[in-house]
Amino acid sequence: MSFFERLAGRIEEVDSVVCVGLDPDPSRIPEHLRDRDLPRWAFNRRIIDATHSHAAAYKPNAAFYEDPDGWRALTETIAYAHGKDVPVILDAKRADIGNTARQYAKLVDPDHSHSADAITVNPYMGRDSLEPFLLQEGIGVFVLCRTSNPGGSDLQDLELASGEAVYERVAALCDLWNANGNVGLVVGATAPEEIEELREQVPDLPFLVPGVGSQGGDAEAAVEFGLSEGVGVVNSSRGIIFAGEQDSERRSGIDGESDDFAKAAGEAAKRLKKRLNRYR
Ligand SMILES: O=c1ccn([C@@H]2O[C@H](COP(=O)(O)O)[C@@H](O)[C@H]2O)c(=O)[nH]1
Repeated sequence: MSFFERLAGRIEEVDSVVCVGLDPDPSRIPEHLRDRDLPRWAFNRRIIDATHSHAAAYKPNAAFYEDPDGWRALTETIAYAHGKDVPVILDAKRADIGNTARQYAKLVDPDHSHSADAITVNPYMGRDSLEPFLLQEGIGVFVLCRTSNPGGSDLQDLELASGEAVYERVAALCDLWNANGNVGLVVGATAPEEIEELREQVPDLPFLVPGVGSQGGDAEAAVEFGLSEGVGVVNSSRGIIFAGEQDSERRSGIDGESDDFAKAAGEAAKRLKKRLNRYR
């Protein structure tokens, strides 16, 4: 089964397009978990327990795990998410010359429970740098197209001699690179006009849309244009996993010994699911 077929099944099962971002900033992990063997894993496990029934996917960002304990926390997290039947997108933004990209591509293996099912990649080095990912039929490959950060326009909006913007060229190439039906685009919710335009340009590619929640992106556009035949996901990371920080009555869950922070995350995931479902 392809990654996007699996994702479609999960979306239907939980009636949700919410992707929960697992970015466990160590400085924001509740005090009572900080002396655990692997605090990031202890944190993520509680977040997954509280959010999985609203999660179409989880998206750990590799930046929060790139140290020896971090990789252990990440692999435990991925296996646990799989135990709840939730696909995992590793936000790693990788790509390199073919010889190196072949090693990066081992980060994703749908047959291995500790390994992610999909990955984000960077198109800057061109087709050969993505080939080892594209050749794996069973995985999802989300290519950075129009990112959500303020500087996303610096290069991605530049107009080429052909009249296309760089991000439009990326989308056109991704359509060509999608021979195995495993390619999607990363398009930020902070660029709603571009999402709409891209949906028209590449109707068959599912989008991973970050930028709702903490970055203030457009949730309606994210859903209306992010999905292809109902498949695609809208990510929120800090807005869900640190939702308890906003709730003064729940501060005890963060500063004290309770797991109320996870309950707040579960409620935030449910709220986002309901909000996004209004536009599906
Ligand atoms: O264009 C992009 C690509 C990736 N991201 C990543 O998504 C999450 C967003 O986190 P929030 O806390 O919901 O803002 C994070 O891992 C980013 O690195 C993105 O935001 N924009």
